[in-house]
Amino acid sequence: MAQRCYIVGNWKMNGMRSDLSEARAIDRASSRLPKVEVALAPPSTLILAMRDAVNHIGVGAQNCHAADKGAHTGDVSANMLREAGADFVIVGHSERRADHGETNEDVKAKAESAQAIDMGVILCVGESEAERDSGEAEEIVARQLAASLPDSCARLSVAYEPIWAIGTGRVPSVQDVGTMHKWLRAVLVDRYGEDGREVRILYGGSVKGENAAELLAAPEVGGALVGGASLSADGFVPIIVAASQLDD
Ligand SMILES: O=C[C@H](O)COP(=O)(O)O
Repeated sequence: MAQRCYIVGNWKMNGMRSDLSEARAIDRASSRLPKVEVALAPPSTLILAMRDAVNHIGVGAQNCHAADKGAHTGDVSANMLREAGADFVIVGHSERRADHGETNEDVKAKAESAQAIDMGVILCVGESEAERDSGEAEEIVARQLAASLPDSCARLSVAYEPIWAIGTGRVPSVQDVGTMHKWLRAVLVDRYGEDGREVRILYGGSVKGENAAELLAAPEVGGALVGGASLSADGFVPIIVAASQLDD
């Protein structure tokens, strides 16, 4: 059976309890658009409250530590996030790779710690502007993905997010998105065999209601990872609607 389009909102370091009204509105809209799988990843402080506030959408975390527990001040394990109500975790976002020096090996270990307790994983990869300008973005991102992949593709999604497109309003051409996603599909099939065809590859980077339909229709695009536009129902619901109108 074909998988549903997967639209995930990453709230990054945004969101207080008063913002749960947006999550509720997104949840209500999603209940009327069952063709689309929708999820939000709020800051960890809001996971429990958001889980209680919504009924139709997934709730996830934006990062986890690779260990189950231990002397890691300020960190949170996948187990803890699951107990708080997270069903999946985003790993390897470029902001974490940049702000916290996370390596491909770290990302792989985090993904495996979540999979070990049957949580979903969204593994992010993407090139910098200089890497795009070098003309070798596909080779670079394919290598990054190959080095970050967990041993199993259970409940795995990949998000392709060109760093230069995040929060900038700039997006790659639909053709460039399709070309990159085909490269990433090849990496997944090389690693996991036919199971690699079932891994959804999301596009992320300045997705809005206005450009969602064409980006989601590009080859091998199985959904979107959305930052800024996911913070409000007014921004996010049009993206979900666009996904619901894609041809089967
Ligand atoms: O995780 C989401 C991405 O970094 C995209 O963020 P953006 O939609 O604000 O460009």
